Amino acid sequence: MNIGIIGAGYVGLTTAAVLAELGHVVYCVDRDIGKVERLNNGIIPIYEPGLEEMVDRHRAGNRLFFRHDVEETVKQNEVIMIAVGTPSAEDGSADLVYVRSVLNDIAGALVDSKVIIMKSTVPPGTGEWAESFLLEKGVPRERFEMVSNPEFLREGTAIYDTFHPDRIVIGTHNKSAAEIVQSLYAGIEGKIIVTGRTEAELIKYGSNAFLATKLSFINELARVCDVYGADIMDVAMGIGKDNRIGERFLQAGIGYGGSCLPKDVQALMAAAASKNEPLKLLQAVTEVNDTQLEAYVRKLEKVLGGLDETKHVAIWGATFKENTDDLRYSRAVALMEELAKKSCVLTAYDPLAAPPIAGVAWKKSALEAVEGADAVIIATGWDEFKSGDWEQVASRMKGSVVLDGRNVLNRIAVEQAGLRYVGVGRL
Ligand SMILES: NC(=O)c1ccc[n+]([C@@H]2O[C@H](COP(=O)([O-])OP(=O)(O)OC[C@H]3O[C@@H](n4cnc5c(N)ncnc54)[C@H](O)[C@@H]3O)[C@@H](O)[C@H]2O)c1
Ligand SMILES: O=c1ccn([C@@H]2O[C@H](COP(=O)(O)OP(=O)(O)O[C@H]3O[C@H](CO)[C@@H](O)[C@H](O)[C@H]3O)[C@@H](O)[C@H]2O)c(=O)[nH]1
Repeated sequence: MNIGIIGAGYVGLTTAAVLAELGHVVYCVDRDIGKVERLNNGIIPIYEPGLEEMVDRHRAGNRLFFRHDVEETVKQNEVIMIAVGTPSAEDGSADLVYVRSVLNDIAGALVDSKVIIMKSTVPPGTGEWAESFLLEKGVPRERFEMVSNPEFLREGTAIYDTFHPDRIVIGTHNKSAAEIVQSLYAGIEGKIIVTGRTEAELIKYGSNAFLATKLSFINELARVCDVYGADIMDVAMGIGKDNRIGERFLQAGIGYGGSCLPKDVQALMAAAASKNEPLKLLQAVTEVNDTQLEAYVRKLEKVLGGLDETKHVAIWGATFKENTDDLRYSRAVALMEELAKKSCVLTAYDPLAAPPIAGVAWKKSALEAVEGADAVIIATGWDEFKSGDWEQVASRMKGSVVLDGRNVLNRIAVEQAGLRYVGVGRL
């Protein structure tokens, strides 16, 4: 099938590469001309393991094309997928400005019948609204079917996730449109769920909100472990063994970040509030996440006997999680900003990113960053940090505190090097 994907971001690029791998011909469009040019020169704007190789192969095999003309792409393809950003507006609701602009372009180019797939994460009711929008623009009803097909990939494992989805959600009551969308994924094993459009939109928001809830729950429980001298790793393992709860997403840390969970929780809250249904649980989930970092800055302060300009803290990690270069809503960056406010001397290292932050000196290696430091904080769970040479770290540091902000280190290895291990919900 010929597919046009609008938006060459994480979702657009990954979906384009995977659909090309499944044998389709994919035209991926972005309004950012510079980005399209770079893509056509083989430069992938994001770091995602395995993506570059797949994109290169399918460009060379004439299965994957990058361009910037949305209208042309709409005219030439049977299926159109919208994968543009849906960032937070000031009030936390999803800002649909990019979706609206794409729909506007689509409306001007619908000369024959198309299936339009919404891959972007959008609030409940957006499919209905998009349909009305096109009708108001004068597009005849029989020219399009608007289908919700939310994306559940995680950054850092995007290709794997797309080939091994827990489920593929198709939101439409139109049987032939559902079959067309299903046929795009032929070759991928995963449970197909065909449901209503608004239900599909809410499955996406509900999933992210539940994951965020699970994380704030375990993070708050970690604080209880701290005051009772218990180890959250053991507690989480014991809780997670209950199959009704599950072991995944119970890793306590300095809070969740990224371009999705924080934004989608806010957007769901705003969508519910707009219908006079305020969501108290998600309000609490957000509050726990917003204060998690401070809780562990306080813990560090206690262990170090204060945090001020006399204290040198090294931070390992800048990205919102490992295996990505994405810094959106990174808790590691927020941590650096918090410590900078306290005037600490700050050095930092991340394998992929070095964002400019006032007061932070970026170093070329993890070991260089800890030179002369009183404490080192693991803010992102990169493998490189897990397998750190702790003897070397100890010999370079002035002090001895290792705050494992992601609970990913081998505590015994750290302590055997004479360092003092401090974790999240662990003494
Ligand atoms: N990043 C993820 O891991 C992830 C996972 C699942 C779902 N989502 C959702 O998917 C959507 C896209 O997320 P993303 O991270 O890929 O976004 P992104 O910001 O990385 O990329 C969006 C792209 O769309 C382009 N764009 C915007 N307006 C356009 C227009 N009018 N015409 C053509 N191109 C346009 C932008 O230039 C940009 O390159 C969001 O709704 C997000 O919530 C993201
Ligand atoms: O046990 C855990 C798991 C994750 N995190 C943190 O939670 C955040 C989000 O992690 P993750 O969900 O793996 O990353 P994303 O790539 O943002 O993926 C989420 O957001 C995407 C966009 O909507 C969805 O498609 C995915 O299903 C959903 O997991 C990161 O800061 C992680 O460090 C933890 O602290 N503990």
